Amino acid sequence: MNQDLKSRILDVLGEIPAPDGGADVVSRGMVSEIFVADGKAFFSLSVPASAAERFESFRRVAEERVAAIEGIASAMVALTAERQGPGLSARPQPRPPAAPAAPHPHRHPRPRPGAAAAAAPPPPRPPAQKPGIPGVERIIAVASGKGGVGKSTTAVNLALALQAEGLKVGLLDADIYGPSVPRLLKLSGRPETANGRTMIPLEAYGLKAMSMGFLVEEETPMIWRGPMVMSALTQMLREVAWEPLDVLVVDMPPGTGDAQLTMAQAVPLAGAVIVSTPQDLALIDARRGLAMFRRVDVPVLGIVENMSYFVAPDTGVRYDIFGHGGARAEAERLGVPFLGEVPLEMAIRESSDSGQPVVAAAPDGPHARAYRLIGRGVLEALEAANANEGKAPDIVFE
Ligand SMILES: Nc1ncnc2c1ncn2[C@@H]1O[C@H](COP(=O)(O)OP(=O)(O)OP(=O)(O)O)[C@@H](O)[C@H]1O
Repeated sequence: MNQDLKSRILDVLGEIPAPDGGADVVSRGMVSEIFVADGKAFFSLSVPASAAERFESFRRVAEERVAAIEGIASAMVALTAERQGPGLSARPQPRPPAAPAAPHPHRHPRPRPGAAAAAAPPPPRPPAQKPGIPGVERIIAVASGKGGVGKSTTAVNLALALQAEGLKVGLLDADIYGPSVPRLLKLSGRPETANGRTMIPLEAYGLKAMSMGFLVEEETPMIWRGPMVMSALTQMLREVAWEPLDVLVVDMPPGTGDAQLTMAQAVPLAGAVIVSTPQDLALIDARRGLAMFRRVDVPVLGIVENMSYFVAPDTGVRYDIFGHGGARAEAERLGVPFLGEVPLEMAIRESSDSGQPVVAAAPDGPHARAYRLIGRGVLEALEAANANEGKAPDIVFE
């Protein structure tokens, strides 16, 4: 039965024209082993690194076409860049053009002010002292170099994991173009205002939450540009009754462009968590994210590997179909903590997409445990960053 489904999947994949004009992906041996469990299909495509962008739309089409096969309810396809020569960490990597050189990342996890490479354009400096938010102890960003890696899912579950440590936690959805927090926490409606100006955040699972999705209609085209994005973000940071919070988790917009850089500068961040999937392609983007935060002198608290491995629900056998371990190696190479790994798991997708994040829905399960470990790693990294700076007060555990 499964075998039959697999060959039908291969038939369908073989019919989709390859976007690089080459032969179909099946005959080129680009399709990984295919797993079908509970009507869900999982596999990865190993694509040439140079054609990665073009294969992204192919990936989406493949997911749609496979999900349309009778007997398949949904499909999850990941792209893997073809490895050439030695492993990822040993291979010289393309640098993002605007990133400052980090000559000894192991010895200098954070470039000190003024240590940016001479070759890089002058980094846009944050204002000398970014004003904090009264009553908010620490703000941390959850970011990713590219979209779709599970940044928002991680942000929500990390916020809940920190809450499980006894902290008062808020969640700010700064992804103004594609806010996910309303969906992830199943929240809707407009925030009330307290005194004609201060908005009262909505609340779910004990988290205070704010999102552009609460302020605009879903159909409103998100044509927010430059100053409008910034004023929306400033409003959501400063004109919201967040107080009192130990940690405000900010779900950043994906990517490492100017908009993200401006945001990273505008928010008084205590640190940033980078989410990546294990594939080489995603890691290249994650590295850009890391460089971005270093440019604005925000400590990188660590890297989370999402969709790290896959456990077949019928047999419980674990498969590293997406190249598990890439983010750990990358974190080591870059001299930042590796915060933990989260498997590719339908339960995580389904609970996220139904507004019941897995840390709240199944607090004693293995996935909640994974997020709680990540949460503890984040707190440790915050403490370490704090000790480095030697100024801000400690977070107190209850
Ligand atoms: N570990 C996981 N296992 C299975 N599905 C996951 C996992 N993490 C995230 N997903 C699913 O992947 C999809 C993308 O996740 P999410 O919205 O969190 O990503 P994102 O990086 O924030 O994306 P975007 O940049 O588009 O907002 C969602 O459907 C989510 O439920």
